[in-house]
Amino acid sequence: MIRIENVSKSFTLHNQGGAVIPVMEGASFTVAPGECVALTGDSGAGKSTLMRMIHGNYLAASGRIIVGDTDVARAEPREILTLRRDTLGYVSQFLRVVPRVPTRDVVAEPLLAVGTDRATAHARAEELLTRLNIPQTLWSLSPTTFSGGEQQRVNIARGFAHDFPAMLLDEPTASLDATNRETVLRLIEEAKARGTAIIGIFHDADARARVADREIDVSAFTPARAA
Ligand SMILES: Nc1ncnc2c1ncn2[C@@H]1O[C@H](COP(=O)(O)OP(=O)(O)OP(=O)(O)O)[C@@H](O)[C@H]1O
Repeated sequence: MIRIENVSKSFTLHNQGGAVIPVMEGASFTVAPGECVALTGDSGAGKSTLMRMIHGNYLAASGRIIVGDTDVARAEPREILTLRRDTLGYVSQFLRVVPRVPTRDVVAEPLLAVGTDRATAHARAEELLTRLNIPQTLWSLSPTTFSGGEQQRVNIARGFAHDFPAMLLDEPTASLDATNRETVLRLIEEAKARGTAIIGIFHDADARARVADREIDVSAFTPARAA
């Protein structure tokens, strides 16, 4: 479902004399449907950079990033938007809130975007909000004023609303209490059981051990530093 082939990346620091910093070289691995791969490696190894390249935020310098039938490394912006709507979900660490949109609609929006009827989309949104312990009194309010933890749970509900064939998870259990952490781990297990291919960063070692089938240490793709 996801195939990374010989991907490399460097950053050009335009504000520092155009210095070019190679950060990744020869990254290659695949993720099958129903499989969860955890990215590991020390801070600065390139985990987030790799996730951003797969999501199409950062452009790979070379190589192929195949998600479904799209090569993200070569896709037009329009194709990336279609990929993100239909195929590739992304649960970031923080909710990007559009002001004045009620929580129920924030969560239902990815379903409405793929043509799900309103009643079904809202029912699924309400089921997820209930499972993630967001009180019903908050569903018709915008999450702008919610606590950090509430916003994080709304973000997770939104991320899992549509059954994406592929998902990227960036620290999905970070700073959740035990009950909500358990719910998120179950959502991940349910997505895997439906055949979703998942790539995640999990600093929570117990969560990683439970949901990840394999670990990929991205330091293996860090270019040798010049002495
Ligand atoms: N936009 C950028 N411009 C320049 N350098 C960058 C940029 N983004 C990342 N880097 C560099 O790329 C390398 C990899 O960073 P990245 O954030 O991917 O690491 P990470 O493994 O996710 O680390 P952490 O676990 O601390 O989040 C680092 O050396 C970082 O300084």
